[in-house]
Amino acid sequence: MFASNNNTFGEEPAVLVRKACLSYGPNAKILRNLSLTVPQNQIYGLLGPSGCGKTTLLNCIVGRVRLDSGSIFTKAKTTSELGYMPQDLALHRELSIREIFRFYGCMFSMSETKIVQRSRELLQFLELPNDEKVVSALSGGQQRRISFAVALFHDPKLLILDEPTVGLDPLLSQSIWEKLMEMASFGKTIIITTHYIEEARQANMIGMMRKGTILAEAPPAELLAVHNCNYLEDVFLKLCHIHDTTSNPSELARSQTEVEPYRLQEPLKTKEGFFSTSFKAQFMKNLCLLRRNLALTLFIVMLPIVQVGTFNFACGHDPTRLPLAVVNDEFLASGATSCFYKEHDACIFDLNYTHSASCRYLDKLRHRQNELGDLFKLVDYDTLEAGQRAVKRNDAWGLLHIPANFSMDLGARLSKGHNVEEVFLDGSVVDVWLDMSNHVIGYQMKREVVSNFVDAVKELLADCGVDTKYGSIPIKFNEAIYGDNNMPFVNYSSPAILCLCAFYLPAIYIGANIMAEKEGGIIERTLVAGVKTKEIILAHVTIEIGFLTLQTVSLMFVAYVVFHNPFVGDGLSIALLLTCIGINGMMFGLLLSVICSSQTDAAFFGVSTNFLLKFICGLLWPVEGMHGSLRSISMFLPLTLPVEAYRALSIRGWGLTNKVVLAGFASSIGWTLFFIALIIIICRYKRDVWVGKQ
Ligand SMILES: Nc1ncnc2c1ncn2[C@@H]1O[C@H](COP(=O)(O)OP(=O)(O)OP(=O)(O)O)[C@@H](O)[C@H]1O
Repeated sequence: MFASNNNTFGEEPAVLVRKACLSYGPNAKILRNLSLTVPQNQIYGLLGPSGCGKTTLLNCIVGRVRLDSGSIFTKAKTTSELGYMPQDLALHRELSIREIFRFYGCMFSMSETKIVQRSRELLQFLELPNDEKVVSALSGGQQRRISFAVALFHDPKLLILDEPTVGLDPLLSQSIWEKLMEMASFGKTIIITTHYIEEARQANMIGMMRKGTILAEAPPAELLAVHNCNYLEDVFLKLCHIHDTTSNPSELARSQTEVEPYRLQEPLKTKEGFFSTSFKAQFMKNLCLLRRNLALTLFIVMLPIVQVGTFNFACGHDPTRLPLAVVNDEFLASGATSCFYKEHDACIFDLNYTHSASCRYLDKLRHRQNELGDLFKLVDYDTLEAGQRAVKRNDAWGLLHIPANFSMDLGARLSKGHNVEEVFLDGSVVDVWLDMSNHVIGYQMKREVVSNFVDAVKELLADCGVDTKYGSIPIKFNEAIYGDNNMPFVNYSSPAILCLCAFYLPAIYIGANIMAEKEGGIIERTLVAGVKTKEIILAHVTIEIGFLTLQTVSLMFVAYVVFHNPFVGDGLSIALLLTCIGINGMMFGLLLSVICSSQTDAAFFGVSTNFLLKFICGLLWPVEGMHGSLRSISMFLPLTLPVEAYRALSIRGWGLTNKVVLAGFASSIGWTLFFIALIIIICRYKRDVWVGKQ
């Protein structure tokens, strides 16, 4: 079961800590001049109340936290000589026992046969169920035993167990202690923390810890004898009392032999080479998780399609079926029963021409359509007051009032030119009242009311045999150089949405995955097992590159094949730009996972930057419409120039050598390098980069 390690470390102690000091800020001294000695092949019980610094001390011993001063020495020289069971479960709950064992076995470069053999031994030794079972389907006690098994899996010489019995029933705790004693008899050295003081009687050596210092360190029997107590709890209380009353607490450590500080511990050696088995283990584990979380995987694949699809369905099209109130005094005054006209029936210049002009104009508005249907729903009112009331009640978005002699006066206006009398000028004016509370609807109304009027006048002139140019506003819009003269807003905003999706989807994927592992203590555990940070990151990035490719293809497919967004450029350049934006997003997600200590923090950060980028990167509104100072800031944000480059590539058809396009690529690559530099600096200098908040 366990390889016998008798005297593997020689006669020296297995772990020595001397004058260890550590604080998390000026008022948070956690370890105060702490010294301890762990003999070989023994169980060392580290006892102390909650918050006294036990976990912090263990983190220092396993090399995850650096001391401010003092020294630590362990006989374990490589990560494979050390087994660590953290206080929290720190396992992927979605994986099966077999997958977890394979993951850790592979990390420790164990062969397939060895992994199978070791799994079988540990399942039996720890009385664990069938290894097909998923961790989340196990009881709390079984989950703790899996965590214990993981610490033992590579048969290390030194085992560090942080509260393995917490929350377990007494029978289970006892069975774990029995296993520990059996292992010590095989030559393992075990450090175990607990705040159940009495259970530690079974340890060979006890260190009683309080407020970051060791009060006493000796075998349990000796502690009981020296302090003349029957229970270790009484010894601890006695020591606490002396600790509170004495001026020099270090004098308390009576049985602790003062020795000269050892040389500083060298970091534990990890496996050499970049693409080691740890990378493979991480990669395979990530694939396993994707398979296990099939719903989430499908969600990730479908998200770009759903987002761009819903955007194209929902946004940017001209609003339709807008109620428009009409008071047509010309029609009402004529006493006619319906407003009708016959094309080419008469000329508006004729004196007997009656209400045809207003009917023709209103008919144009009534039948004005876009791809979603009629733009307006005309509602007739008898009086101006009734029509205005309808607008005030929001029963209509606007009111058109056509005066009683409109056709005749318009005919006079058109035929007499600059000689026309004032009365005809006034009588041919259509009064309009709009509800401008909605910018988009209000401006659409304005535009349509005017353009349809011009079209109606042109028809009326044609009936009189007059050149329709006479009725046009003397401005001619030629075919647009880029885009389309009637391009809907959706075509302006679609590139922005594509870039936003390309940036945030990888950020969410990578950020959420790493944060989940960080918060669950899994990254800490794997780092202790010797995996390098870059291997963890690279394994996630490799999977995300696959998603990124899928995402780029699906974004472009939905936007251009399904919704026919304008596209005159070269697809490869656009795909390249989206990939650059995606990689930038990935690095942003990674940065969030490095600077945030909980998923909630990361979510807040991610959502708020999303809003910020939407507002000031020219995604919803052109940068040209921003306040001057904001405009210059906007240019330096991660999405402004790439979105402009995207528009230039897709709508203007410019190539990769164009300076707007180059600026977009340069901005994206520059931000990516900046994020990478920040990640490297933070990883190097921040103490608890991979410690998550629970
Ligand atoms: N990253 C950190 N930043 C600031 N303070 C911290 C950090 N980690 C731990 N501490 C503080 O250090 C003190 C010791 O924590 P530690 O987890 O080592 O105690 P412990 O003895 O293991 O407690 P328990 O038995 O409850 O696990 C606590 O007051 C804790 O709040």
